[in-house]
Amino acid sequence: MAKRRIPVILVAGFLGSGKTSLLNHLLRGRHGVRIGVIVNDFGSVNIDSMMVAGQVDSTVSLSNGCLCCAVDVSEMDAMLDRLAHPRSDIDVIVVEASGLAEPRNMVRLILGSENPRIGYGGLVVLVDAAEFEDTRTRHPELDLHVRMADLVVLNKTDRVSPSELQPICTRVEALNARSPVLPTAHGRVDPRLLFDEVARADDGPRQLSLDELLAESHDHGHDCGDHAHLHDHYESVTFASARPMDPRALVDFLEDPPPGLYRLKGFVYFGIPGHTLRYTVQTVGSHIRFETAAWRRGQSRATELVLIGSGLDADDLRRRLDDCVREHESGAEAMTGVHRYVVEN
Ligand SMILES: Nc1nc2c(ncn2[C@@H]2O[C@H](COP(=O)(O)OP(=O)(O)OP(=O)(O)O)[C@@H](O)[C@H]2O)c(=O)[nH]1
Repeated sequence: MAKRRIPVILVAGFLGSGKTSLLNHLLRGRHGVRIGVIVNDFGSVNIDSMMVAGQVDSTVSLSNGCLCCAVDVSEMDAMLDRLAHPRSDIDVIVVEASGLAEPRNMVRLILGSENPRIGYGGLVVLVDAAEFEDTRTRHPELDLHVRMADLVVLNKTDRVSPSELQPICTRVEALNARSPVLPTAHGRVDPRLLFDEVARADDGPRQLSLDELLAESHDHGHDCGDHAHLHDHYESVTFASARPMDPRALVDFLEDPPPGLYRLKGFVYFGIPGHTLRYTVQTVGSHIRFETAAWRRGQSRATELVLIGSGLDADDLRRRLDDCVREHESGAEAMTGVHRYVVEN
């Protein structure tokens, strides 16, 4: 009997909506499904791939460009070939799009793949319930992403009240009446929704109009210049320092971010006695979050940050972060500000 094709599920959603959280939830689940992952980082430091849980079966990462602008399907095919090789014994492949990717182009890349072992498994779009209205005002194209989804995950429901959630839910359902809308927190989606229902792609008409997508692909080829992309409006700045950071100065920076900064993520080394763990820091809009974890084997004790926004002044940002590098010995009391934002995971 021919082996079933490995479904390739695309997980998309705007910056910080919870894609990596969902992926990590899937990877930590004890469902016996072996997952291969493709991570598309925006920015030159592989923060996203480092944030993907350690027990991933196989990962391929692309950080030197946006996958949705890949010139042809061969790049995607090469990644899929690696993951779908029979030796890897992968059951499902999840592609985490960058928060600024165009899902439409990525769907096309997957559909265009000539790898006979894989099949398109559907598009999951995450929506940040707390930021939804603001982001769609700034980026009306996000409505289209919701419309295309086979499953909409309405994430971060813990950050809005039930009365706020209801109209958001109604709005999302109005944008996409054909697909389930799943309110959730921290991307904790029942994996069976993805691996079974969404993944069983070839036994009925797709909600996405494949003909339409392919026709467009024929008309425009890979051309990304025919319409604006989200990432045209955003740039990323990276910052790295091997010297420990000053917790107070960094918190001041995070609480008073420079104009245009929307997303910051990475690892921080404070190196203060009793606080030498790895601090993961993430901001989405004005929301700040730290988590602690042990340093991974081989990972250097250093700070590495990616900052994403529009109209960023890279030199000024780096100067401000350089000013957060610790000048003096500090005691544990300096960590108080950080600990206000630490979330146990
Ligand atoms: N309160 C709350 N925080 C969440 C939830 N889901 C994710 N987060 C936090 O939001 C931040 C961004 O989450 P990620 O999973 O990294 O989002 P992402 O979509 O992968 O981000 P990008 O790859 O940068 O676009 C992290 O600090 C998460 O811990 C949620 O449901 N509730």
